Amino acid sequence: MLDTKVTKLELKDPSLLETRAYINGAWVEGEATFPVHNPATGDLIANVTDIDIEGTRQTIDVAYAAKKEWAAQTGKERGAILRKWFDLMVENADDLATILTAEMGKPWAEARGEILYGASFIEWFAEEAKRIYGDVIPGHQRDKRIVVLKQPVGVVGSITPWNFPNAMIARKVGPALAVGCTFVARPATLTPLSALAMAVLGERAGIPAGVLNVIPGTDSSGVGNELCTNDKVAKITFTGSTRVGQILMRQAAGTIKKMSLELGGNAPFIVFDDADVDAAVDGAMIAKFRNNGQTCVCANRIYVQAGVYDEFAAKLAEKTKDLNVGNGFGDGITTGPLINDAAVAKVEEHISDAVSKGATVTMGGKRSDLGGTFFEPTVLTGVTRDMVVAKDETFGPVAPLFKFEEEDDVVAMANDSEFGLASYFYSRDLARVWRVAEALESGMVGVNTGLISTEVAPFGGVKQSGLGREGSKYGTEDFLEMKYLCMGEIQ
Ligand SMILES: NC(=O)C1=CN([C@@H]2O[C@H](COP(=O)(O)OP(=O)(O)OC[C@H]3O[C@@H](n4cnc5c(N)ncnc54)[C@H](OP(=O)(O)O)[C@@H]3O)[C@@H](O)[C@H]2O)C=CC1
Ligand SMILES: O=C(O)[C@H](O)CS(=O)(=O)O
Repeated sequence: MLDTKVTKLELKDPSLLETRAYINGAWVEGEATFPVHNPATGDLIANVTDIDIEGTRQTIDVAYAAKKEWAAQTGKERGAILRKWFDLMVENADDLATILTAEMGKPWAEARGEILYGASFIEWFAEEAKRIYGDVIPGHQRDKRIVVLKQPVGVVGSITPWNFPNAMIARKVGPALAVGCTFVARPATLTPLSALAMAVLGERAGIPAGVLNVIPGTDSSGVGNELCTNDKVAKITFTGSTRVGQILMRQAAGTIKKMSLELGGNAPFIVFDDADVDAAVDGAMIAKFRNNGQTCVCANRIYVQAGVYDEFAAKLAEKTKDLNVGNGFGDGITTGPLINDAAVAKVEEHISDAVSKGATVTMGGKRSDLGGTFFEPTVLTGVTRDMVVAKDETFGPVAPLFKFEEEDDVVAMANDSEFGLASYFYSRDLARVWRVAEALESGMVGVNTGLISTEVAPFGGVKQSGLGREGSKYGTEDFLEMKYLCMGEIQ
């Protein structure tokens, strides 16, 4: 493994590196712990308390006990606490970024960007907390009056992935707490430290005991099953693979839980003849290589119209030379390690399959000389629909270029997937922009941009990419129940 660069994290506030579980406003140290390693070096960062099924059950109980008083607070009161939490996240962004880079590997600047992105959801829902409006409906009879109330669903169980260990929790806990729900967060085993640091700041912001709980651990399936089957949990919110999302849906069916699922993707990225090719190359660099290709909205299939294919392919390969692979704490590093050996194996499998079926590697194509799980940013040309990269999400730094002739054909190819999270295309023909944007089967479409994620818009997918939306003015809906009062005898 690589030489040791990060063994003890240099933090302005070392108390943010918390290794205990946060349950009912207390820091709980269990007998069982599990190691968290730095994927860039293999260094042990910390040993973290391992909460099991029984601990999860107890945590659900305290979240259930806390929900009535938290829901009774006004939106303004809850919003003020969330606003304070946002302020503390921003003030401590450097330390939160250091913890995130250490446990997940992304370059420090990108990690700090994630911290601010995650914080933006807390800020947004601090404001939305005051705007949970109901409705007044004209009575259907002279003596009737009808009022619609919006009320918090109750206890929310949250399961999140390793690739955005701060923002994926923030995107859920923000709306949940804003509307008056209580929250049990189970972060990924690989990256619990960011979630625990968020809880340190949440406690300082004044979140009451039992409202926010963070239960790190290794028994993902056992804890997940408890969250899904415990009838004190009203809702499950999950971000991760479609495979696990399907497991959770089946488990939650027994108690008809509400489900928010942000699942897998396989985003098409289309470049038409009339596009600004240089802009399209810049967009593809972001859409493909952000977070080392480890995002659910990464461009997984790049379709380029025949007239600009060679120009685009050459310019993209040239641009990838600007990517600087290395330890995320290094100066000027743009691309960190892949999360683990399994991720490297999947990338290698996708490349070897494509090459065996006729694709050409024009850039990268193999593990980095740095060793470990570092991998060279890769561009493939001559990619065809029979290759694995056309069907499966690579979740790594591989840009497969497909050539196409006609608009109808590329839209059909783009839609030929069980996934429908994000799509991207570049065109300067306004009529084409509307035709293609309306025809693409995805929850989000980037038009002449490769970066679409923001707290102000409703993030989510269609088909097997998930259920529900996160962020935006729509983001509270999934944490609310609607109830109407029909009042009679109003003479
Ligand atoms: N739509 C979106 O916004 C996003 C989608 N994804 C998708 O997730 C995948 C990559 O992330 P990855 O972490 O590998 O995804 P996984 O689905 O494997 O894991 C996601 C989370 O689910 C937990 N988990 C795993 N198995 C179970 C189970 N049986 N019951 C309950 N929880 C379980 C994991 O815990 P543990 O880590 O402890 O095993 C982790 O916390 C890709 O497919 C990507 O597209 C990722 C991020 C965002
Ligand atoms: O892939 C993910 O985990 C995130 O949803 C990506 S994004 O929100 O930063 O686009």
